[in-house]
Amino acid sequence: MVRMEELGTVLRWITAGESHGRALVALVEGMVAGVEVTSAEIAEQLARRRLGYGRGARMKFEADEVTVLAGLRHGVTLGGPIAIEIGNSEWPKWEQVMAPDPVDDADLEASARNAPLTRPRPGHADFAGMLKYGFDDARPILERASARETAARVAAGTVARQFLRQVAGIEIVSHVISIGASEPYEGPPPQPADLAAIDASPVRAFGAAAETSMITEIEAAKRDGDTLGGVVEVVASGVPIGLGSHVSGETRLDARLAGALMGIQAIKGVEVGDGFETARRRGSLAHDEMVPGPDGVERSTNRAGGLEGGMTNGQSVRVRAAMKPISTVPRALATVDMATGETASAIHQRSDVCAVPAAGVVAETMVALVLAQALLEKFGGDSIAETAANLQAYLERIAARPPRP
Ligand SMILES: Cc1cc2nc3c(=O)[nH]c(=O)nc-3n(C[C@H](O)[C@H](O)[C@H](O)COP(=O)(O)O)c2cc1C
Ligand SMILES: C=C(O[C@@H]1CC(C(=O)O)=C[C@@H](OP(=O)(O)O)[C@H]1O)C(=O)O
Repeated sequence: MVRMEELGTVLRWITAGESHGRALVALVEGMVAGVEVTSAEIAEQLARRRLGYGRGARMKFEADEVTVLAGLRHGVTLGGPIAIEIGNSEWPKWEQVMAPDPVDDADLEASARNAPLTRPRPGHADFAGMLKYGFDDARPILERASARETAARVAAGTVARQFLRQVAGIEIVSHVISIGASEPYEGPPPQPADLAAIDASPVRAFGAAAETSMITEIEAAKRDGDTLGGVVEVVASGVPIGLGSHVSGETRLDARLAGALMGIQAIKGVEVGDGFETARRRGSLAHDEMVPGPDGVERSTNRAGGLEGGMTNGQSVRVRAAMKPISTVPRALATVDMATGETASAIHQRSDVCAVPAAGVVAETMVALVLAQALLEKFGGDSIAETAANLQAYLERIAARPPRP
């Protein structure tokens, strides 16, 4: 059991970096030794995050350049902090505008990129950030608010994914349920083996009907100079019973997953299992009844999304996240120019029409990090072999219950 003050401290991660800075950096502290992970695997996950019909031009001309700075040796974690750098191939164009050290005013004035951004976008961090942090220009705010930061999270999450797979056989997949007003996907959740097919879909849909409807929505929004949000679902299979705890609000794993998902830029709603739909049902049709089976308790439904009492219950963990439409709307929204106080059109140079498929990959990442944190809190260890042995002993203990009739 982890004490309240230790919650979230056993495995920690942090990112640094600006959207057009030299590099993003991810730091992961508390990962056990002996987890196999390579730069190529990190790059593979980063490439998945760049996919998706509806993303802007930037996804094509900009490249993520992965360098593991610390914490790995010969493809294996050492037990110390892991530092991963994601260099930005566009840095030479931004070297003056985003220079950490003072630069010549003349150099800056010559750069169109440095023109102050004074027309905050409704829905973005610009307005509140400028006032709160004391800037007349939105640049210092949007550079950090930008979801480019999620590349660093995905890098950190790759370590967590590899750990979960190697220690417990946990696999995490996501798919897009709907984009804008598209016909939502209805059907069984994907299995780990479906991930390749989902990634091959331009909208990361699981099923052709859902895909067609989503693409139609994106094309219409693009034509109208508009943007879209949508809903993604993450499914983690192979999760042992008992991660998280009912003992307090902070230890409940559903709360921690929701917090992590809401921490993704533009995520405005989270559902656990059937979520809001469950609220419309009667109790007799809302829960997952239990029957005795050869391997213990069995259930024929997973409406709860694998979480009861803030603990994993042995079913797949299933969560959904709702993303709002991109706020840099090409058909620019009304705003106030912070330099003059006059009515203006919000900043718009370019932007994604829809980034829901990418948000799904980021949501997988956040689920991986939270599950890895909860698993390490419960089973501890300095090496993956030790964590695996602790997990195995626990699984053997609980396997005897209930007694088989
Ligand atoms: C993968 C991804 C890509 C995004 N791309 C854009 C974009 O191109 N333009 C934009 O205005 N917002 C984009 N966003 C959303 C903004 O980062 C987000 O709306 C902003 O930081 C304000 O935070 P909030 O929406 O959580 O309030 C993206 C978000 C994600 C997760
Ligand atoms: C660069 C990424 O996403 C960016 C996230 C983002 C935002 O406001 O969140 C705005 C866009 O950047 P820009 O306004 O410079 O075109 C996206 O391209 C990325 O995901 O790697």
